[in-house]
Amino acid sequence: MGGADVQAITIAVTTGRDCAMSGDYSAGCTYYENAVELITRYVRTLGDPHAIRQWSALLKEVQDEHSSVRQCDKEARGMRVYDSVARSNSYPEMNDPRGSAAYDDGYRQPIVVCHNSGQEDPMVWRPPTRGEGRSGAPARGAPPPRARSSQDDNKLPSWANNNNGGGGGPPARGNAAGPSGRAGSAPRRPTGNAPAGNAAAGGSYDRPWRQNMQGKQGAAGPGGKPGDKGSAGEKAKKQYSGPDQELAAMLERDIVDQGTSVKWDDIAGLEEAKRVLNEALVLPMIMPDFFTGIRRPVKGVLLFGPPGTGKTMLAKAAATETSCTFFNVSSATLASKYRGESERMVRILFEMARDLAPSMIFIDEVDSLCSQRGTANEHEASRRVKTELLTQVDGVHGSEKDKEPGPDGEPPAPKHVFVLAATNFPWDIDEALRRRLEKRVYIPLPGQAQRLQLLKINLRDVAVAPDVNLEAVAGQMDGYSGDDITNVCRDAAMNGMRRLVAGKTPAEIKALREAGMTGGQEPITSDDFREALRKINPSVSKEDIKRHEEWLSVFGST
Ligand SMILES: Nc1ncnc2c1ncn2[C@@H]1O[C@H](COP(=O)(O)OP(=O)(O)OP(=O)(O)O)[C@@H](O)[C@H]1O
Repeated sequence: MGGADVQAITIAVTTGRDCAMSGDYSAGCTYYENAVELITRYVRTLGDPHAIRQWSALLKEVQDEHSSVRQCDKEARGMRVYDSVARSNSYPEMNDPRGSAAYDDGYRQPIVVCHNSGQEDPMVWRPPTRGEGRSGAPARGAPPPRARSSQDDNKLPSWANNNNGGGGGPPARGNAAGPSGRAGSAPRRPTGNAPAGNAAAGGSYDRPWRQNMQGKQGAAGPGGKPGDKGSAGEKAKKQYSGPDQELAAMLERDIVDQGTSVKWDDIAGLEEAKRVLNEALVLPMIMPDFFTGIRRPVKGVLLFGPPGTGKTMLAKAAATETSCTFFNVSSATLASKYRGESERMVRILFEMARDLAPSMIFIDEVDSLCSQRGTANEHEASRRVKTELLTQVDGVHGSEKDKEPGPDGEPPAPKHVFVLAATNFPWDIDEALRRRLEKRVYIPLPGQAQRLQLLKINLRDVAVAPDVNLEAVAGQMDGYSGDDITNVCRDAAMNGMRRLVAGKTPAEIKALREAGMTGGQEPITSDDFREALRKINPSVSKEDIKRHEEWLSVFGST
């Protein structure tokens, strides 16, 4: 899953913390559980002992937080039951879901509903107590949130604490750094002018929504300062002004990726996929008048293929190249089990995308959100989300009333919203969605030429010994995915340092460092590659490839 893993972890951890901070412990627990599972899975894929140690420490921290939040949840539940029973006896009007603003949880459902009745649907959790928490107020009847205090903040990894988007994130797979690694790989939090709390409080928020991802407009995105001269600027600032401001603020925080800087050139090979995306997304934005009628742009594209082959990178590069608003949606974010919440999120997501067009909605692991309908174990809530998604994809090109006037009197241009989905399991996707994703592009394992290109991309910042024959190394990596190749390069690049510190005590290593000796300067040798290849095997099975190729021959469409 590569970068997608880290991104999903970041989303799960930050959302878990946000929920806990807003007193919504039950939802917080769910996200924490998800985070623990994702980190555990991710650690298993790591080869570098240092990274494993760092991620394991993070795992422990998240587990500890989870256990605190679970405790709060337990206590809050007990208090709510007491509270609701007391209210039903003393203040019957409070149980009128239409009557009491004080009791309004945003869903017009009295909290007592299923909790005490023993009829709670195990598949559908109670709705969150929205509106109570973003301003920092604890949930009604709940003990004060314990999950994160400013003191705790100091103990958390910098990427997790950074609410302002400018700082680092957990590393993309393939980076040598650990959890506190290089900035730029995590979903960015915008450095907009208003914190999420403003939106929650009912005000609209004002953010540099549509900014040039490459900073051509001096983007006031991650790292930039709002208000900088030449920044996104008044003209480029867009704000979503539709309903559900709070949910929109949450989506914006978790989903809108304003910091991607991947370019086509960073991606080895995949020329066909680049062509399709160019035709489906880039050209219609440059020459909208041509893409009308029978030549209307496609509604969506599906990228499918084994894991770690560059699907997420393609999405990011397409967003960079078009400077569109990039909604980077993980199914985990949308797959809320609150009754009605997922549907609403999908609806608001598309509404925001139309409002902030041109936009691209990238749905990673779309199979988990939109698997085949009508199966025996399909849940009603999940079916409704799929239906909503299909309806929204149908309407991405909007109607006449959605057309916005162009700048300086240009004729109105359609609000361009493009859906890009990715999956490692295309055969699981609902067929109605498959039909709507008109182009279905196979992202295969790299061939010899691409592997060589990938090696060169990965090694462009490190020295390689002159005796290393990269073509031969690429030849030895038949069956490796792009992600595997990145891992091999990273491991080979670590070997110089490993040799340097082998058998030395921490004090001796410190002394070496102080003497200015680092293993990182040594060029990577053939032996380093041999060693790395011995340790790292391909992650994709032949059966998986075969299955993808079969699906391609039946449903592929470029
Ligand atoms: N074609 C490529 N060019 C450059 N780097 C690549 C390519 N394919 C994979 N990589 C490397 O693999 C990593 C993972 O890629 P990416 O997340 O895009 O894969 P994915 O197909 O989306 O995986 P998943 O299906 O598991 O989400 C990237 O960060 C990059 O280092």
